[in-house]
Amino acid sequence: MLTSLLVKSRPSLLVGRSLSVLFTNCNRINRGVSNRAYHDSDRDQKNFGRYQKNDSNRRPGNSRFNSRPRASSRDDDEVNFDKSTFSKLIHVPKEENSKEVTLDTLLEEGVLDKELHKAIARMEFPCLTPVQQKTIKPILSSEDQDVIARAKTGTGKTFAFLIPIFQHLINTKLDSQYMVKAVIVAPTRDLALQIEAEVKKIHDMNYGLKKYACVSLVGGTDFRAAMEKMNKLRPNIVIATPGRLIDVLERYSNKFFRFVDYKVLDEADRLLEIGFRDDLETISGILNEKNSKSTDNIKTLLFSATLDDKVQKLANNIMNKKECLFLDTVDKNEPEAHERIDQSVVVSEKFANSIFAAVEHIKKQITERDSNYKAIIFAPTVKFTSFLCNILQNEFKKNLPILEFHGKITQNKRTSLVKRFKREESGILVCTDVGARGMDFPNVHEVLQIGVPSELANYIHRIGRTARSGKEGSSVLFICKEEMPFVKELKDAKNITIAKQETYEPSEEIKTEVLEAMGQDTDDLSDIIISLISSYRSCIKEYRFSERRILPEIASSYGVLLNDPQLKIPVSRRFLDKLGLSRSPIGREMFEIRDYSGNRDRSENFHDEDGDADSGSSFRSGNSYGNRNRRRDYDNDQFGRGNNNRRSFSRNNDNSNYSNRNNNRY
Ligand SMILES: Nc1ncnc2c1ncn2[C@@H]1O[C@H](COP(=O)(O)OP(=O)(O)OP(=O)(O)O)[C@@H](O)[C@H]1O
Repeated sequence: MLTSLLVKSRPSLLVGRSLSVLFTNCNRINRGVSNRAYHDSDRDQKNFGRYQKNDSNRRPGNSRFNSRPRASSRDDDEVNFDKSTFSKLIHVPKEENSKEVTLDTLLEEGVLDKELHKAIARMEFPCLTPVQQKTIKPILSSEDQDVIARAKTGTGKTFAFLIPIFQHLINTKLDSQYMVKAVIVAPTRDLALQIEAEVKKIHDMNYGLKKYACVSLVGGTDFRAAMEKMNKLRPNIVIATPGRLIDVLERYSNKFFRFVDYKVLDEADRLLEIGFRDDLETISGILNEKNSKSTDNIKTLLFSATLDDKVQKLANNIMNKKECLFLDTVDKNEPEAHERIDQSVVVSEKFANSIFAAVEHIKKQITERDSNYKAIIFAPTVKFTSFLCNILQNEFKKNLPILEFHGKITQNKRTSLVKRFKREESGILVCTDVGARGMDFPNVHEVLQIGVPSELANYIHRIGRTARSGKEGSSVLFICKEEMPFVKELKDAKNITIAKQETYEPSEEIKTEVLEAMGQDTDDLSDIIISLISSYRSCIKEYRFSERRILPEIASSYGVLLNDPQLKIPVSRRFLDKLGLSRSPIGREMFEIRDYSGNRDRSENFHDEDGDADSGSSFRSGNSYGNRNRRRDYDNDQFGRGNNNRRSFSRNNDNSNYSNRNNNRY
């Protein structure tokens, strides 16, 4: 039988290939830990300084950009928090019996222009969603207030900020016609491009609104082409990912960005996390400095499904106004997860069994549903996503399309597969957390998850890819018993109870079937499992896992998937040393030491994939990587290099310097 042949030949096959992979992955594991607690980037502080120095338009002494102290440490708990900042927050809670706001009432009250009313009415939504009802008017009317808005996934937050932005453009159409007046920032390229498509929907509903042009500035696309578009269209709206936006701002802020009135952070809690927050502060600083009216002219709008009033302290450095309205459509004690999602969890003894459980589940869905089956399945790392996709393709591609989606796929391909999956009635999207937030794929029946997400809030965002726009949906989380603390953490920190729980034990038949479906991917198995170990190592604290139990459990997947539970991941002693595990019982439990002396050169001074030399010490100290390796856009930002090389970009190292934690996971 194929499986047993593979099993017998596997260790020897793996040894040669594994060495390079393992040395690479040694760095990954190291980084996995340290990047969770990293500090301000030296490089960014230099950029920040450079901007100040070169900026001829800088108005000394009047700027939040210059005057705000930058926190030296970026742990969430350690944010510099001036108590007075909270006093400016005005919480407007969810009201049960509030008067309905309709497009017509907004027109009658003079809030909306008739051309914009016409465009939105043509979309034929039955009514405005609660967040749209609650935000449109205050965003437009409150001169001296920033706005935070919280609403559950799939409830139309995008139009909740696009409608007032269009209205503002109409209101100010005679001023600075060819300048950017609204900047929308999103954490992933795909989300930025999706928001751009939503703007185009408004254009298409009323051609008269096309004069309010929009350009997206996202990594992985041709920089020069984007700037040509900026010159040609002279847009009023720019939608961007942080890294690319900073690049553009550093060179063209005077030309396009002196008249910005609004900036929007979609998925604001994500953009205000470590890894993005500095970028957002830099963006905000440049926009404020360049603003022709005043350095506090720009109104900031923060939108997300997962926000609390603490976000305001994180956003304090980028909010300009004296007051901040927190427009809430979720009750204080209500879980942020959408109530229409039927959630369940399937618990296995072994981590690897979750793969068998998911395959069995999909099989059942395909056979039991007489109509289409459209699902998204999330996985913890890029390599595991590819591995899983391969299994699912071998199992199900004759039934329905199986699409692979993560940050290592070229942007062109990503864009076309997003378009395709939006259109498909049936299919499975296999993805990392790059697809967790904001992506609007219509009519997804189910969200499946193998293992835990990259951050707790992403559980809510992942499952929120179903039950959107008034539809029903369900979600299944496949985990092993060592991952159960995650479920408790969801309850404790997010008030989410997964009511349906079942246990799972695979049959010999399904095991054999899946192991055969793995096909050639078994060659990469050690690499894949090490990527998982790295990913889990980085979230031990956040999810209250037991390191002693969770890591060996993940490592044991190697043996389970090779159908020999005794097999351990083969590594060199040097590799284990670098992990700081050569004397640890966990190390011995997870790995088998092999002699790789023939490849000594390679291990003497190895570099990881991203070109950073690894001292090998950070695994133990857990704090030495963040500074240099923070990345800008958490998906794979590449700055369209093929066409950009004529001049050296200040940030053209971004692609090689991003954090390995995110590199692995998105
Ligand atoms: N008033 C409305 N009525 C019904 N559907 C709407 C309405 N407004 C927007 N939609 C649709 O709802 C879907 C979800 O909208 P959107 O992507 O803006 O949700 P979201 O709240 O931003 O979700 P997420 O939190 O996942 O980002 C989209 O397909 C959008 O066209």
